[in-house]
Amino acid sequence: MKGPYPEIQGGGSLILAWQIRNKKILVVGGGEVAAGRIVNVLNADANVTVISPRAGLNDEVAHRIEQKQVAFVDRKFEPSDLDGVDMVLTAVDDPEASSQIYKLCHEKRIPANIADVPPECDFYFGSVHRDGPLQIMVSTNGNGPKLANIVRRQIAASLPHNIGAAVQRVGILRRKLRKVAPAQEEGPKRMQWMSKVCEQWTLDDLCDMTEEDMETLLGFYRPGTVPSLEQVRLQEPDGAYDGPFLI
Ligand SMILES: C[C@@]1(CC(=O)O)c2cc3[nH]c(cc4nc(cc5[nH]c(cc(n2)[C@H]1CCC(=O)O)[C@@](C)(CC(=O)O)[C@@H]5CCC(=O)O)C(CC(=O)O)=C4CCC(=O)O)c(CCC(=O)O)c3CC(=O)O
Ligand SMILES: NC(=O)C1=CN([C@@H]2O[C@H](COP(=O)(O)OP(=O)(O)OC[C@H]3O[C@@H](n4cnc5c(N)ncnc54)[C@H](O)[C@@H]3O)[C@@H](O)[C@H]2O)C=CC1
Repeated sequence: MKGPYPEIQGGGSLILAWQIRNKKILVVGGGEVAAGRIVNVLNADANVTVISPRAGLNDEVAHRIEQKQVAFVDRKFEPSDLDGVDMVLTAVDDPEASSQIYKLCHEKRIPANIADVPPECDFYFGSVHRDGPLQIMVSTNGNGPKLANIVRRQIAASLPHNIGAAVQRVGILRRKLRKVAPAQEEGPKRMQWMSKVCEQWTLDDLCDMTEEDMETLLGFYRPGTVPSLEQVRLQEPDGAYDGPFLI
């Protein structure tokens, strides 16, 4: 197929879902902004160390330390803190310290977010809605962080209540499908069938889908058809089915 191709609109950010599970993340500072950063990276299963004099900790950060959700170093930042670190987030009320940390990270090619200094950020945070495995991030690319918050809440309010649960059930079904049809060459067929299930079933159907329903549904993968949830349940002898019977 020839064009039309998407028009390029420069000036944006590359929005990614960065995988930081078990990566070493250094948070410099222990105030309110640091507390927000810590929530973001812990939600992505990172291995987090906080550097700040204890006297500067806010209640939330002190709680994370007490609960051993993060490691803690009770002093100001020192350059050796960067050894072996994968990402740095600073949130300190000392612009000189911020600048020094940024320069060191830049030299060592460690990606960094320097709160309060957008030009010294390799990446910005955004306003994130989370519902189970579903995440939606809004960025205004530095123009209006509070507006990002307002847009994010508006989007969240317009979502179906069960969207996160539906995404979670689909994830289980997809992993089972990969076991039933693991071959590389099956990629196009697998993707087409999975797309059809997502299009033809309602979110409620996807949420209600039991493990037994999944096994039955996967029986339709070979012929490449997608039955309704009702049809799936009619095939199950011990019937999770409790709706009207249709032939
Ligand atoms: C560039 C960026 C770099 C980064 O921090 O990564 C940045 C920079 C700055 N923010 C400042 C101020 C505020 N930041 C917030 C809130 C958030 N800020 C976030 C991200 C970002 N902030 C990145 C751009 C993201 C984007 O543009 O979309 C959010 C989305 C995510 C998060 O921080 O986790 C989070 C909302 C999370 C949520 O609600 O879910 C509020 C509102 C509040 O606190 O309620 C205010 C006050 C009101 C206002 O200014 O809008 C100032 C000081 C300006 C000054 O001095 O006047 C600077 C520095 C500057 O602009 O120079
Ligand atoms: N998203 C953003 O970019 C935003 C940035 N800010 C800015 O971010 C900075 C931090 O804000 P808050 O958390 O509210 O400040 P805060 O005053 O509550 O916390 C500052 C923290 O930095 C620590 N600290 C200071 N010097 C340090 C050093 N050399 N090494 C290690 N820790 C050190 C202190 O102990 C304290 O825990 C401020 O400059 C603020 O203006 C504020 C709002 C939003």
